Amino acid sequence: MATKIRIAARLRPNIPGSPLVACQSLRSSTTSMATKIRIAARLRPNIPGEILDDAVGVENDENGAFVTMTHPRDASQRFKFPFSSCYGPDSTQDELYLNDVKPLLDVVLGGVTVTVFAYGVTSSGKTHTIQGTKAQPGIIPRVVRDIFERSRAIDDIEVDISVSYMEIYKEEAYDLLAPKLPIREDASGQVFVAHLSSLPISSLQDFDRVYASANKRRSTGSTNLNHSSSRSHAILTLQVQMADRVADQTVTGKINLVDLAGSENNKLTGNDPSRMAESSAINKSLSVLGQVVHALNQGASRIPYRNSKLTRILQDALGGNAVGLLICNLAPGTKFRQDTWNTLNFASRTKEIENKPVVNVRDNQPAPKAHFAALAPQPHVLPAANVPSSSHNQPASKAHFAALAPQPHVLPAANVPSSSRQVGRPSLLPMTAASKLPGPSKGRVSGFGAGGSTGFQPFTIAPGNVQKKIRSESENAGDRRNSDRGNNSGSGILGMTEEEIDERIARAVEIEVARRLEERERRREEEERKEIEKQLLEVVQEEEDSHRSTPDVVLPEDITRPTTSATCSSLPSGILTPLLKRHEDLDNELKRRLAELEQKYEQNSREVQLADILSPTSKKKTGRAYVALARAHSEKGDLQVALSLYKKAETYVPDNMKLKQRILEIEHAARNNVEFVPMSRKKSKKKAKNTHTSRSSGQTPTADFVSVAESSGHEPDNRDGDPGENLRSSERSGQGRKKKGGLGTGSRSRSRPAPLREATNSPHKQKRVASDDELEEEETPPKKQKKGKKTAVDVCSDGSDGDGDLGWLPSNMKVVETK
Ligand SMILES: Nc1ncnc2c1ncn2[C@@H]1O[C@H](COP(=O)(O)OP(=O)(O)OP(=O)(O)O)[C@@H](O)[C@H]1O
Repeated sequence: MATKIRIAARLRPNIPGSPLVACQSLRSSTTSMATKIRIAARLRPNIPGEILDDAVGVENDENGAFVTMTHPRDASQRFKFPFSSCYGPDSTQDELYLNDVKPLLDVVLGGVTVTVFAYGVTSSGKTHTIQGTKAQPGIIPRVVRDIFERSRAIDDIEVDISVSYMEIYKEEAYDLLAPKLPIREDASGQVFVAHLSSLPISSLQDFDRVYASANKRRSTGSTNLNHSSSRSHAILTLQVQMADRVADQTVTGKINLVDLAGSENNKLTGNDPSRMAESSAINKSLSVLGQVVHALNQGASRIPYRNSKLTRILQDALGGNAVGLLICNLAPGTKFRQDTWNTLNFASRTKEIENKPVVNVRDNQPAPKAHFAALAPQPHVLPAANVPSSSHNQPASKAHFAALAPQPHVLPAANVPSSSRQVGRPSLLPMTAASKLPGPSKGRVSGFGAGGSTGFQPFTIAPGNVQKKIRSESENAGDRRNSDRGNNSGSGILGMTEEEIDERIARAVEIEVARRLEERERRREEEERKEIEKQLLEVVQEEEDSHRSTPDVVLPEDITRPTTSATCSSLPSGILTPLLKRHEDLDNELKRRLAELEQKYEQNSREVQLADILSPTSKKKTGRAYVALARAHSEKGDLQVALSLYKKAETYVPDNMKLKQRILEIEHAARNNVEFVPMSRKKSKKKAKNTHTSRSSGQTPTADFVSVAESSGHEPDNRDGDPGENLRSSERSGQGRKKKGGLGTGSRSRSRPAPLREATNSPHKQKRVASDDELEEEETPPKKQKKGKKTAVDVCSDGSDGDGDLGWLPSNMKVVETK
């Protein structure tokens, strides 16, 4: 029978030096008050060799703190992004630390996990901010110094501080503190690496020593943009365990300081093939980060945390139980303005994410006897940070204390890296490794708490069950051993040494733990599946109701219902617009996609969301099919249906900026009951008029920028984030847009012709003629890529392809009208 661990939460009294207000916020966090991620933006100064210009700036006034910048493709518009705090090029390490990071130490000492992550394009100053230099120490050394100082001031409480440090390099996690991790072998002969190290430290000097040698192991390399560029995401965790002997409780706070690798534009970095492979991994994980933020903002039922190690690890800080601070590092000047734009968009979206911090408290009661998990090598790498930590009387099965705690890890032999850089620094378990465990531990299993290293017990194990398993494991092993040795009694029980027995026990526990986690995960997925089904049916129902008057239209949603499959596999021709009719191949493609989709969905018995089943190419095609249908409806003036179809399309292509723009435009038109005219259509008309300007007149992008007159006097106050207002503003400003060179649309449209358009008879085959085609174009991969550049994916911070769409304007962003 399982016994549950009783967990009590207790808010400690204010400790000397910590303002009461912080404790108050802790109190509320334990009562499930959500806190939004705080965003601090920091613009670094110019570094030697960079051209000085003011494409990006910082403003701090009575209205708040803003980053201002010109639009990457339209220098006549200047935008303002409000954040919690903004630091200009002259800001000091001290300022940022005192303002934004130091106050969080109260939260850590209150038993909450805090995650601070530095985000930005390569060379924007992330490492400088997080780590700093000897002359200008960054956040890490300051946090360590102050934690020691503060902990010395706490009376009657025993404080233990420990550190762990890991990096994610090419989608593998490496322990930076342990040159040699123990390598073990399990029953099936699989080799695994146990225990990410967590070193106790007793002074700042102690830390410096450990940290300096660990940093030598961190992967860095030289690129055109940064002679010492981080090629990995580095996560340093400082854990503070405070044992209150009087109250018989231990509170554990933690701070994760994350130096992300920078998003990279391979055209600028001049990466060679090996750097490209790193770059590809970096960009991919940052792209998933963008998708996670997007999914959280959409309230999606499935957040793709599992799609990269990085997001898995940051899970707690993104919609989880930690308090989050995102430091958004910006590089100055026109050269980086596209990256800056993407970073600011990402940050604007991130600030909408809410976390529910919890205090990590446990009773110091002895653990139930049969619980071996704390000692066992745990089969999983990363903590399931979304599992709430302890709260009063919460069932132990839900207790999760370690967001980024040093976890014991296993690694199948096949995954032990063999390259020289990895010698002595084996990767921690890749996600898939769980499936290589023997027996019931196969399959997906969520991570869990810190286990042995902290003494926390993330869940209980039924003693009877476990003991039975342990006994049978031991007996089997003993039998095998006895027969091997010809009944030689050997040492210990059943011919095994004590060490071997311990190992057997640990393994059996591990298997049982994995089985239980798997079961829990299955139950969770089942619930999610039911919820999705319910939502889908509701959508179908709603749209059916709203379309009784237009019976000739068959919505693609109908494919979610098996009963309508026959109807959907062949679309009535009436649904297609004249445009689509002209392109028979598109029509057929659309039908084929819908049929395929339906088939796949039925095959999978609706076990997962449609978007989950499809390959990336299929997702794009499906998204396009929805866009085509949406367009048909929008042209008929049926905006609501068009809107819902565009939104459907968005689930398949969440990073498509033009699609987001279209949705905002239609929402705006529908809300204000005005005629919908796609902004891009207006733009393309304008463009046609202006083809003789800009480049032909010999202006460089910088010259364009310099010609801009900033007029902050015209700012519409739109800090509440009305996208319609943003659009109106940008539309108004867009009227006067000139065609820009550099990173702008012009260059992209030349390099990315939409293949669909090739079926037209238009004399302007390669030109951007139809606004709706742009949505498709966004989905179309570049036709030709230069050889050798295929491995790396240039992505933006928000997961888009970085073409500088004007379309998606982050909420809370101000548009400064110019001219
Ligand atoms: N606030 C600052 N003041 C002075 N110098 C800075 C500042 N921020 C960054 N730098 C300098 O800019 C250069 C790039 O900074 P850094 O290495 O921190 O960038 P990064 O974002 O970590 O890059 P990557 O992602 O490639 O690792 C370094 O030489 C650094 O010293």
